[in-house]
Amino acid sequence: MPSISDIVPSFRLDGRVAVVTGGSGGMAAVLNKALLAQGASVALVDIDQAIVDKAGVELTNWATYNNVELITNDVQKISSWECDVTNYDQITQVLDKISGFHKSVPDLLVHTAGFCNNFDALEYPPDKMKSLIEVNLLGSLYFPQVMAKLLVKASKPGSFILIGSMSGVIVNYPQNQVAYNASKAGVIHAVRSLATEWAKYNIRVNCLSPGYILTPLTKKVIGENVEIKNAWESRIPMNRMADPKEFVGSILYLANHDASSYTTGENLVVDGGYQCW
Ligand SMILES: NC(=O)c1ccc[n+]([C@@H]2O[C@H](COP(=O)([O-])OP(=O)(O)OC[C@H]3O[C@@H](n4cnc5c(N)ncnc54)[C@H](O)[C@@H]3O)[C@@H](O)[C@H]2O)c1
Ligand SMILES: OC[C@@H](O)C(O)[C@H](O)CO
Repeated sequence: MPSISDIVPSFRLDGRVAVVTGGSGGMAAVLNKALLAQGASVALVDIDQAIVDKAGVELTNWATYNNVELITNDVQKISSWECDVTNYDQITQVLDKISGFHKSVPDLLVHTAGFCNNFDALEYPPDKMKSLIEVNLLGSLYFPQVMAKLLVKASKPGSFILIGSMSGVIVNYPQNQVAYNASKAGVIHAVRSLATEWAKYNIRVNCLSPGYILTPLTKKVIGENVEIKNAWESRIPMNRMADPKEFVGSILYLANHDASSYTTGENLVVDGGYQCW
């Protein structure tokens, strides 16, 4: 007779080492806490050391307040690192350092690094298109590639979650952002390719595609213009933007090897119903 734990996954992440890129961003601020609380060690990676250190301190303070374990087997469970996800050498170096610091090859990637800019397609400055595609799309190829190489060498399974967007499957209104939308469509399809190539190494690769979340990224788009927020919400069946904590369940599902043992190459769209209209 199967036991309860044979059937119902616990969603715990004990012994896992998670790397969260964009580690000082708005989504990450909540996801970091959830991963740590579920037992994972968490390495925060972002483009600026001082800012990512600040995120690390905030995570440590939160964990202390909530009695979440900060050291396991004499190894610190939180670390913070500067790395530009468009720089292959930096990625290689930082993942080596993370493996050394946490005494284990990282096996869970939550890749949130990304940004948006808004221009009409006729006027879009080419250099701005290029830098956006480099961060959002090439970063989403470089980072998983280097991490997968380490896992394959260590014969260790992994789960990678790349953050796409509903903008990879719909076109937003009213703000124009062709490069962002194209980059996210690219991420969603790259995930399918990576999943097929790396299934034989027990590395599952999935995409989580959020709708509008209130974070620094969307605050920049809205600016002083509350009409943009109203226009967005009027097109969301649930009639509101998301809170970052509403993505924790999806992340834990895709991260946990029991819960999503047969899920790879998937694009999980969590958008309050935006796609339905
Ligand atoms: N906020 C939303 O409505 C929304 C919706 C769908 C998808 N997303 C996606 O979710 C992810 C996280 O977004 P967020 O809302 O938390 O945004 P955010 O701006 O709060 O965080 C993004 C983080 O990525 C980091 N980053 C940017 N370029 C980098 C680089 N070259 N190297 C390393 N780090 C870099 C930034 O410093 C920042 O900390 C992004 O990929 C975004 O496109 C956001
Ligand atoms: O589509 C939702 C997000 O990707 C993002 O908030 C938006 O596209 C930014 O304009």
